[in-house]
Amino acid sequence: MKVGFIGTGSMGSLLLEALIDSGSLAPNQVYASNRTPEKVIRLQQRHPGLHVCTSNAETAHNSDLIFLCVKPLQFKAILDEIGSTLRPDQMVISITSPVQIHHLESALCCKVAKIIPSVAHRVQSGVCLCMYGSRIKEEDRQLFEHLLSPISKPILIDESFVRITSDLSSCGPAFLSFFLDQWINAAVETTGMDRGELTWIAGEMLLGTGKLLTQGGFTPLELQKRVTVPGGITAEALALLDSSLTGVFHRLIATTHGKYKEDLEKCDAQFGGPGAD
Ligand SMILES: NC(=O)C1=CN([C@@H]2O[C@H](COP(=O)(O)OP(=O)(O)OC[C@H]3O[C@@H](n4cnc5c(N)ncnc54)[C@H](OP(=O)(O)O)[C@@H]3O)[C@@H](O)[C@H]2O)C=CC1
Ligand SMILES: O=C(O)[C@@H]1CCC=N1
Repeated sequence: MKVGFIGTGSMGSLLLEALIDSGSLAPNQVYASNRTPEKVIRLQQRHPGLHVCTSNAETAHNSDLIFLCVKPLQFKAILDEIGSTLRPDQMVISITSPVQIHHLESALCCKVAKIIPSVAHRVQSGVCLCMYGSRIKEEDRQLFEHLLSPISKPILIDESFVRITSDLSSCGPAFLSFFLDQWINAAVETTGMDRGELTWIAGEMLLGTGKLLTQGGFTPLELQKRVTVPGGITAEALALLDSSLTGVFHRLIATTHGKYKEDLEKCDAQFGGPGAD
């Protein structure tokens, strides 16, 4: 199987390198292009054998699967660029939430899918949200998920829930890191303790908490109860968090969904969908 990457920025390069490092792909199976070519050349230097393509059409022409790893409003131009080189047996995969499966199917003759990956895939972790277009057959799906499985847990989701699920799986690492960063900053300022050591302690805590939720049979509420000694320290701090963060998660969801809606309307306009003039 030959796999193309159009856009090798943060997520494109992460996916590409995670798939190579996990053994899921050999470098010579990979074709990649990027607006700024130096980024692909650097990847080739790290992974000899990787094919640097000088145009997106060249990446598309040479690949069975093509990951589109660019920002939502850059999709339409790239689809226009590669559309005429694509064949019906190829598969194009979007990695961004606002571009809809119907946008891709309306613009391309090939099979289409949409995934929302996570930065956690760099360490063979995290859920990869998968959505498939109408031209994808069961065997295509199995082959595709076989490719992703060494770096992630692929799960099928309904496209209508893409935003809320990717808030957790894909934005989540940033949100939790924000929380930890603020916490560690306060700890350093208050105590003068070494930031690196505090960060390591926090990371191990996060890893263990994740394992308790995924393997240990705990719900988040049960975990809180298990840690909270009645009348103890955790209870006091949880009460502070509860009163300080009232409504924040509803506002967070309103914010991510608001930005998604804005980008979706722009994509609809570009693709001639419901939002088009
Ligand atoms: N970061 C994350 O954790 C996640 C990101 N995503 C999605 O991934 C997508 C990319 O995000 P991210 O990687 O973070 O963004 P980046 O800005 O890091 O990467 C985008 C890349 O696309 C390249 N590019 C832009 N236009 C073209 C073009 N016409 N042809 C070829 N390459 C082009 C850019 O090139 P140049 O070097 O010139 O800027 C850049 O390298 C987004 O849609 C985002 O929603 C999804 C899940 C998680
Ligand atoms: O910040 C973003 O737009 C992307 C979407 C999911 C994670 N990062």
